[in-house]
Amino acid sequence: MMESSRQIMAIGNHSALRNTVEALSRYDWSIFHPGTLEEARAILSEQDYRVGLVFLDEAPSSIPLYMEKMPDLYWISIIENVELLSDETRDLIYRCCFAYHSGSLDAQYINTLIESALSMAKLSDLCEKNRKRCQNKALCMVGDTPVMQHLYRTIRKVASVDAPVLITGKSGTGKELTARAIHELSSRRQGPFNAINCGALPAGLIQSELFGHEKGAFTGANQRQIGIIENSSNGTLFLDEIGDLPLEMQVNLLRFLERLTVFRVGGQKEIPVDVRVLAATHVDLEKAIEKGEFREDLFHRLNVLQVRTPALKEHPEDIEPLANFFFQRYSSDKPAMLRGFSQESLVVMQQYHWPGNIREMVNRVRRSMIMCEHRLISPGDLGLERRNGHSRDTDSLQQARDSAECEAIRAALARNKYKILHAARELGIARVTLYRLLEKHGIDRNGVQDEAAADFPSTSETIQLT
Ligand SMILES: Nc1ncnc2c1ncn2[C@@H]1O[C@H](COP(=O)(O)OP(=O)(O)OP(=O)(O)O)[C@@H](O)[C@H]1O
Repeated sequence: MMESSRQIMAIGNHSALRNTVEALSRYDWSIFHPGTLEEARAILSEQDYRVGLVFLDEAPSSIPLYMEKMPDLYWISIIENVELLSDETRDLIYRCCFAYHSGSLDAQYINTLIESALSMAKLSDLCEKNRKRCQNKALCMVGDTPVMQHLYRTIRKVASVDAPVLITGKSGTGKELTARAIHELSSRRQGPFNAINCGALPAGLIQSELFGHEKGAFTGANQRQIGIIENSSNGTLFLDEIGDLPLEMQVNLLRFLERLTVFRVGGQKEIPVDVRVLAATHVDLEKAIEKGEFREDLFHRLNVLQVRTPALKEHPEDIEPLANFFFQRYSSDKPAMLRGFSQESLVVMQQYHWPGNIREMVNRVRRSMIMCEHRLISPGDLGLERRNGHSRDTDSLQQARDSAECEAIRAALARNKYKILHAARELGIARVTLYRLLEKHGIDRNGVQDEAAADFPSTSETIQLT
């Protein structure tokens, strides 16, 4: 019996295509020849076709439509030499086809092309399957280097107990992902996982956000609100950027950690809550203690167990697998013709210092997949071309860094129509960090739009470029 994947869709009515189909009959293919696009799509939704054969003659307008509407097929076009003179046809082949054959009929060669298209399709299915498996796994982290293996072992160890954990690491290194993994591997996995960014909460709201409030506790408290600590009952609470928690709130948090009870604002009742607390910081809390900005007693309460997420430059061998992982993750948004990264961009990514770590990579890969107009992503698409150039050999390293930083910020602001949050996301940094950098580089803030001024950013927007 024939494997379902050895089915080929043939599009077009030209005699050359019919001859090709006939010549291929000595190979083990089942070739389906639909009459309309609707028929082709109906059969595709039911059966496993991965390779399409198309004859491009004077490019009847429906044929590009077939190819573009069925981007999951690996198209091989058969074409007369003369048709290759047409810009439109060349462009169509370049955008949509896995391969093409021109000239006289060569069934053996076309058979080889079909076999390799099928191998590529199988490879892509495998990667997709692997991606899904990874997404379903509790430890949805990419990286196989010794530093990452060490991180996974630590995560497993701390997940098996119920004590607080302090997760340290530079911005964008996967602290929140680590916290989620600890929760998913712990006995609390059936309970909620709630994350809150302590640095993003407006000062007047922190107490109520964390502990909740009773109706009438303050002006505007029209009804009772349960705080995030209570809402995390039987689960895990992740306090991101704990170093940014105001001192007075640190006292309340400490009291909660010691007694495992909360008082809602305006409430009299002490409410017991069973929550595991994980906290993260990208700043050195011991230095913050020395400066009187962080309570030492709270630090010791939180720092029972410690996990450190490594900076991306500590595990450069993971750069390529990570880039491919994000390419797969966002592949539903990509243009049909896009196949992956050029060799040069893989090299440039290896050399780049990734100040915003993995979050920066997510942003660069995602943006490049939208902007790329070719089959392979180039260093320019990743915004990494000029950063690695040597055009500034008269500058000191610091000057070169500063000027590249300033240039990248100006360009990101311009690309994002001066919307601060969008520009910050693209740069892989937090909004507050971007404001700091605007000041540092003397970039005019007039005209910058702060679309998040009214509300506060979610935890996934908390990145510092330090
Ligand atoms: N090992 C990894 N494998 C796959 N994706 C990762 C990995 N580490 C981080 N990421 C992804 O990188 C992005 C940033 O990760 P995360 O938010 O966990 O970092 P963070 O250290 O908490 O950042 P911040 O300090 O800004 O809060 C997320 O999209 C996350 O899914």
